[in-house]
Amino acid sequence: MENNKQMRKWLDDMNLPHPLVIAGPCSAETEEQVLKVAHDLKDTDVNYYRAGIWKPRTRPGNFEGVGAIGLKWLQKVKEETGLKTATEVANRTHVDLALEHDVDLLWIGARSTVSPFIVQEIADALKGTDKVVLVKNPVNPDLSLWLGAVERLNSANIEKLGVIHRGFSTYEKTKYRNIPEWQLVIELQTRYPDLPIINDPSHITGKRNMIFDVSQTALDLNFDGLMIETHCDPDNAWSDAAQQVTPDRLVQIMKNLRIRKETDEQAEYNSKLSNLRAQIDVIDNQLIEIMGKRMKVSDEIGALKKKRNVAVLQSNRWNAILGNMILEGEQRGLSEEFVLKMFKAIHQESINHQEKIINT
Ligand SMILES: O=C(O)C(=O)C[C@]1(C(=O)O)C=C[C@@H](O)C=C1
Repeated sequence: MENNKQMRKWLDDMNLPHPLVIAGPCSAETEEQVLKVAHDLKDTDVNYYRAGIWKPRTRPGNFEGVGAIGLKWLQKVKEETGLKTATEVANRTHVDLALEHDVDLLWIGARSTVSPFIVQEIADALKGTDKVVLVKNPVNPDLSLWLGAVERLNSANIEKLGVIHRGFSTYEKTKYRNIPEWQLVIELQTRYPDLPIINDPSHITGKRNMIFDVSQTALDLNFDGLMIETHCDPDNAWSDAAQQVTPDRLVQIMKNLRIRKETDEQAEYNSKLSNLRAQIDVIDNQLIEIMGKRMKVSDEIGALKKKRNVAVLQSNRWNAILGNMILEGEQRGLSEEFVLKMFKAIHQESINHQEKIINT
């Protein structure tokens, strides 16, 4: 699949003065709840009203969604408020029912994106549709799998496509429910700059008090929109209570977010930017040169070790280097996370160099 300008046509055609906003409850619970939230969101920035109809739950026994009856409530939402509607589909039956009830935007959830069989079934069921179809990232940070799903839909002649970034599962507990791995989405944007990308801070954070910050980071990274779970009584929601916000809070979040433009034509800005970018180019070249030098020294160590039949990995020395560099980095305003990542990559490259020498 090649990037092309057509990819973002459906979004550009909406001519929005703000990022695309998809909001509504995690799950449709009752007709009253669905309609109440929709009326509260009617005259806000919200473009699509979302509600989960079928809920994929980690463990059995939890609320698994109201099912097809909820689609009737979504139809009522459209009639009464004019809001377009959106829901998650996970198989052919869901797709058929959603289309029957004229849902305007369908998304494939993270647990479905991991399965090419499911994605293909959904793509076949949606073949040629003019509805908007968005693909959430798979639960594991696998860019090819994510893009593979988009490609399947693209091959089924679905033109109004996009992706939703909802973060990735980890074994270790972090402050996020699903870690954002921003680097991965930056790579996606580099490869497909015209593929609309929506951020889902509700699932990334799992906590309503972190939603603003993640939304702002997403907008700073040129995301095209936000999907934020919104409920009239979040604490008593039947699913994902901790991460839902009230309609009032959503309006506040949208008001406080700083929306940045992609670029600016002003001459002074551009001349200063070119100057600073020239400095970055020089420094980047120095970095490459210095890395090359470091690897040459490592090659010499490799040759020495070969002669004396000594192992490549020297954990004590390596730990000492890491400890020193974290301290040095701190003094220069570099985070421990960055220093660790950078030096682990350098160490690996150094080991690869020595492996080549020691084994030839
Ligand atoms: O000091 C060594 O023995 C090296 O081989 C150098 C080096 C490094 O690149 O800094 C590489 C591998 C070892 O695990 C430790 C350190």
